[in-house]
Amino acid sequence: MMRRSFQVAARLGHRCILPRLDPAAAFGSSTDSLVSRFCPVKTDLKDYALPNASWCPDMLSLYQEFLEKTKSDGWVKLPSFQSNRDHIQGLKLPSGLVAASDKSDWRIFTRCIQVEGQGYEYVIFFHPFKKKSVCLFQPGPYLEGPPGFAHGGSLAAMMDETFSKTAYLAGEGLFTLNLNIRFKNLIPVGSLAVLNVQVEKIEDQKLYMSCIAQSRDQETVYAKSSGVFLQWQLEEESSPWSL
Ligand SMILES: CCCCCCCCCCCCCCCC(=O)SCCNC(=O)CCNC(=O)[C@H](O)C(C)(C)COP(=O)(O)OP(=O)(O)OC[C@H]1O[C@@H](n2cnc3c(N)ncnc32)[C@H](O)[C@@H]1OP(=O)(O)O
Repeated sequence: MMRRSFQVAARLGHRCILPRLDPAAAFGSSTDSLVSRFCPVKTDLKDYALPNASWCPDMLSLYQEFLEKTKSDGWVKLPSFQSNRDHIQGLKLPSGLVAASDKSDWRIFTRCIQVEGQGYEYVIFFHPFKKKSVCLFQPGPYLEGPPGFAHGGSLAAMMDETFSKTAYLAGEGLFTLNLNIRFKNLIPVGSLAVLNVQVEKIEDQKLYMSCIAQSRDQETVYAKSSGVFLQWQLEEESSPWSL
């Protein structure tokens, strides 16, 4: 894989030496250490994954249920900052994967609509030992596809984001390689969809995950998906590799 990674760097026009990924050591960060680093109990950053007036009763009550589970059942509520740059402060993408841009108002796609209740309202709970996540997702009216229902791409993005945070904490899965979705029922805008994500296996520096999006009572399955993420280490900002 390193050979092709180098090609990626070359394609991006950067002459650099990508850090060698030693499969044995490269991903030695345990899930617990990743959780303690990336899920700070205290932060000055705004956490967008907190209840607000737009949350429907189902979303609020299931949020409280999972908050209780963080006290005794090993679940962790993930913070959700405006940008992944905020999440990975002090770290950066592997050398060679740098996009020059003069933009500055960076946002994770699922945090790009910041008017409460209009876009993505969601919160992700992660279980380090079980390597699974639950995302409570309430699509707002700006995410409409069919009138009154969520756009399929908005659910795909929510699944990709839940896969991404799960993959990183479960095994430093960094980039989405594959995302396959089977849409089975429409999600009414403003209602709660519960996304259950499970890491199925970690093999050849890839994490294979599955997701089922359904109503809270599990009577309606909205969609099923699978995702493959490539393990790749973030680098310290002051990495000796960067030229
Ligand atoms: C609160 C907690 C916070 C925690 C902290 C968060 C951190 C948060 C970090 C920020 C990051 C976020 C990111 C979000 C998730 C995106 O949204 S990522 C964006 C969507 N994904 C992309 O655009 C990826 C595009 N792909 C690429 O750029 C290149 O494939 C890569 C990923 C750089 C790898 O390139 P490469 O080095 O040339 O690797 P390549 O040899 O092509 O493939 C590597 C391996 O994967 C395999 N592979 C390649 N494609 C596929 C495929 N489609 N299916 C299966 N296998 C494949 C290859 O076969 C190869 O495996 P082996 O043959 O070696 O066994």
